[in-house]
Amino acid sequence: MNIAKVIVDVPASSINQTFDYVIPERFLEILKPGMRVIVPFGPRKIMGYVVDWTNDSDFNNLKEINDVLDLTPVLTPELLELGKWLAEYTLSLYITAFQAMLPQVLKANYKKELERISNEPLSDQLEAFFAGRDSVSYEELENTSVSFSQIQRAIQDGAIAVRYLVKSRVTKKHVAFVRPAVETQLLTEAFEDISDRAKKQKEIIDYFIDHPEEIELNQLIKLFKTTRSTINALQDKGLIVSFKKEVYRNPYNDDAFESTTALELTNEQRRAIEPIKQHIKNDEHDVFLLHGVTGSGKTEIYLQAIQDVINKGEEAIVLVPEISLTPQMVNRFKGRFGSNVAVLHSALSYGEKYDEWRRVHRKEVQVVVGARSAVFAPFENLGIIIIDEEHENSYKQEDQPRYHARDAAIRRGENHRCPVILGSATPTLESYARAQKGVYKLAVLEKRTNEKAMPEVDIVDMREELHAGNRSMFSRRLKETIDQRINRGEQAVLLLNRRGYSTFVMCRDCGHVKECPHCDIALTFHKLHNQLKCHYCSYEEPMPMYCPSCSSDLIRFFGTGTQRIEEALTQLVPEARVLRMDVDTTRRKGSHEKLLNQFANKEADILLGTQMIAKGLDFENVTLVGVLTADSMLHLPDFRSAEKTFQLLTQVSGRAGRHELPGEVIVQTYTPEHYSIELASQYDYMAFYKQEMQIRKKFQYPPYVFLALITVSHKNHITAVKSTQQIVQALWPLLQHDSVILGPTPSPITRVKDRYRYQCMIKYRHEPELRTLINKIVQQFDEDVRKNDLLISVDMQPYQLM
Ligand SMILES: Nc1ncnc2c1ncn2[C@@H]1O[C@H](COP(=O)(O)OP(=O)(O)OP(=O)(O)O)[C@@H](O)[C@H]1O
Ligand SMILES: [Zn+2]
Ligand SMILES: [Zn+2]
Repeated sequence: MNIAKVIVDVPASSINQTFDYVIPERFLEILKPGMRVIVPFGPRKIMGYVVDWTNDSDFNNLKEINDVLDLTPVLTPELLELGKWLAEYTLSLYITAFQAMLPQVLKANYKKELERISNEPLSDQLEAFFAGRDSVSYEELENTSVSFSQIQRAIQDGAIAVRYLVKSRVTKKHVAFVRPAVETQLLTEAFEDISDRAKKQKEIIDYFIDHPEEIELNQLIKLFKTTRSTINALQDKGLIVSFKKEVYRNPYNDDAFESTTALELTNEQRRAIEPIKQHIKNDEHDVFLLHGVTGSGKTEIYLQAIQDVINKGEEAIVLVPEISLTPQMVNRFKGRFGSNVAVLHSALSYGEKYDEWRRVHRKEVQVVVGARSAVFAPFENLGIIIIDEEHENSYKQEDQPRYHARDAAIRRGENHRCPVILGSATPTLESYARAQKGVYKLAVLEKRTNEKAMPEVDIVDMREELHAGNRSMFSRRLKETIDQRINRGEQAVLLLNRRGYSTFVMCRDCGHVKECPHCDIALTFHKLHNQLKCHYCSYEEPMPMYCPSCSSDLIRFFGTGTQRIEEALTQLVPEARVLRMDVDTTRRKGSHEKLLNQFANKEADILLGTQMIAKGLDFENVTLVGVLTADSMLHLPDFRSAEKTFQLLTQVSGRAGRHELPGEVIVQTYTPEHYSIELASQYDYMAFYKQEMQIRKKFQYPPYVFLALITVSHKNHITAVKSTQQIVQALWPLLQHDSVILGPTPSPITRVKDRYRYQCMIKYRHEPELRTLINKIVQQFDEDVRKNDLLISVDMQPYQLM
């Protein structure tokens, strides 16, 4: 057992396998699978993960492991297996999957240098680049005209080499402590010996006679209003010692949370939680879909189920969408479980995140609350996994590995034989369909816990506003209601629904939107050729001058930014104090919290924001929710646009009237008759589900079929089209007769950073070999990928169809 199988940190498909290394004598005792090591790879030293052991290797002349980075494995055996599955399931590299499961600081950082290794003259450009130096940092390449292929040629010619310097970014925070160096008896004697003039020294010794335990140096200095030199003097006398100790950065002050106890459950809640408690008790796996209207007490169910898990000595993972990981949410878990909770949040610093992760790794907590990647928390006795707001798109990672947290959670739930709870007021059609088929177990909460009705939703037809001569973004009804609420000292939340890109064209007079006759998807406006295109099937037509439905010439592009709305709003209601919350105002760490606190403290009358305000917020004084443009998401070129609109409108309506004051919702739209807007205003999930399922069936979209999306990009337009074409042609004959490939079509955002993007979409019911087939075909382009800067990305569960 002295050979380790290692996955090395080289993100290339040709390297996507284990490599054998000899374990030197000195590491034999300590090395275990799941640890990170430094190994020689070609001319350089890189990081890798030990995944297995073996006695013999098929290869000769194995190299030795240089160094071991961890003392305990950072990946448990279960996570190693999960990583392997994740890579194969998402068609990613093993190394990429492992890296995705760990905090950023554990990913070794390499400094890349270009080194000149021969005296032969280089090309003029390269000579200028090296400018007499032997080695140059890789980053300098960015600001020059030296091309990547030039560098590659020089490397092939043996003139230069790339050198990697491994730097570990692990940072631990150390704090100085002091404690007595001798026994209390001796301290007492020393106390007598110290001259009375050294008053502070005497005080400190006196303190240590009563408190022989360690104390933080800074605290001691503060306590006695003294200085470092007093401490040093005592240290010189051999009476006390100072030492450094590692401490965790706890971004949350655990004492600051008001502690709560379990509430008496309502009948509905009790019925919903009972089977979950049974599964916890019996170590049984199942997926539960908890469908509960906003304010129905889903979170209380999570808390009480977790309590059972804790009592059993097991652990819990709670996933919440990034943007709803607000202080309000954290409070509810910390309030119930105190310092037994770690929070993994992307707004924490790398160091803070690493510390929270280590509290999990060392089993110092039993509960993790976090965003998507918290699903990989290194617990070994999981008793429950909860995904709150399961319909949220942020559970899908949009770069490699392109996984959905739901799939990883269910896989772990099977491994640990524990229940997985998917909670939402507006479940995805996929999940709800599975619950109807009995694949998931359904639990329903139909009432709000306070028995209050859902707020009334008022739909305002913006076409009528236009016809009445009001060209602004605010209907008369909305303006009046805002005025009224502000006068009463109440608050309003305004949602500017602006997701993705406003690429569709709409008639402002009649609300008409051009759709593809074959796909039931809004056509995308391509400015370059002034064409409307369907990015699912390639159908196209010229951009019309007049509305085909009412002949108005007010047919145009749709969309406005939050900043412009803010200006308009301040003009319209000058006395209102407005807080704007969007990506621009929340980029800085803590700014999200700050804005919410200001609003909670009533320092503003109106909170204006993008969809990030729709989630989980709970303010007593909010009695009005306004949706400025319900349509902007409805016509995205995405078959889920109606579903997303329904979800968002339902969520945002749930923000009003959660407490004593009754709430009201005003939705502005150009298409009031659209079923997703109408049914959201009636809070009728079932009717929406039925209608949307019919459309999915008719046009063959999930959950009736599965999708895979292949996107190809290249600087050269023709190369991008041709490569996509080749992929389609290679794949077609290999698919089942009821599968289809749509495309090649330009991606809705056809050019990004000077690269042309084309895509094809596979719709299928049953293709057990699809991953293998796609892998094989993509591999045929390996050379173009490596040398010719072609990019091919495969998404086996596409959500962002842009
Ligand atoms: N059994 C109960 N008795 C009394 N109050 C309760 C009970 N369960 C929950 N609540 C309270 O009801 C309110 C709404 O509950 P909660 O936030 O858990 O609902 P939710 O379904 O998670 O809502 P949302 O989906 O809108 O986030 C909270 O203030 C909560 O403290
Ligand atoms: Zn029209
Ligand atoms: Zn089409």
